[in-house]
Amino acid sequence: MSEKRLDYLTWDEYFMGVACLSAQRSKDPNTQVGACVVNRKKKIVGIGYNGFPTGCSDDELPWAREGGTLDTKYAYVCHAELNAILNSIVSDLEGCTLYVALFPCNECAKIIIQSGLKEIVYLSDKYAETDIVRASKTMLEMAGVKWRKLSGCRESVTIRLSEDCV
Ligand SMILES: Nc1ccn([C@H]2C[C@H](O)[C@@H](COP(=O)(O)O)O2)c(=O)n1
Ligand SMILES: [Zn+2]
Repeated sequence: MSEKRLDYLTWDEYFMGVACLSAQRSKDPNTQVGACVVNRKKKIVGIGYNGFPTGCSDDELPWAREGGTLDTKYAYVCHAELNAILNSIVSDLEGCTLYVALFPCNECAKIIIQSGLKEIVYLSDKYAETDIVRASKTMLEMAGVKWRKLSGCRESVTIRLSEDCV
């Protein structure tokens, strides 16, 4: 048999798969988010996941969701989108697409817009009813950044890490 394989990943599945693999690095006990920035030539130029800033201990800062401002993760965590953009290997992200597991918040929307990204592809919009996401969509729409939910693709991708994986 020397026919071309037909069940290879689509571009969308590939880039979202990379974003989701990156999410597995997150220490957040409740929501792990990964993001992947892709340029017009379909090259990955940045990857990130949600976590505390470099040098800020995962074991000392809080992972709680509730409590005073200083006692929850929200005051400290860097979102996956921020990290993917900051981790970018190129300085100009004009026209790039962001693949991200969870729809961006308002703060990330600002960064996405200012970085020149043109499209967001996401899996979940579980916080759609919050003002944070409403504000995000207002700004993204005004700035001409498109978004689409990834659909019609395979539900899962298996990655094997054993010697006989090839
Ligand atoms: N688009 C987003 C939204 C959220 N995050 C991060 C921020 C937190 O670490 C976590 C959300 O936690 P939850 O409130 O669901 O317990 O996800 C992000 O990286 N990107
Ligand atoms: Zn955010």
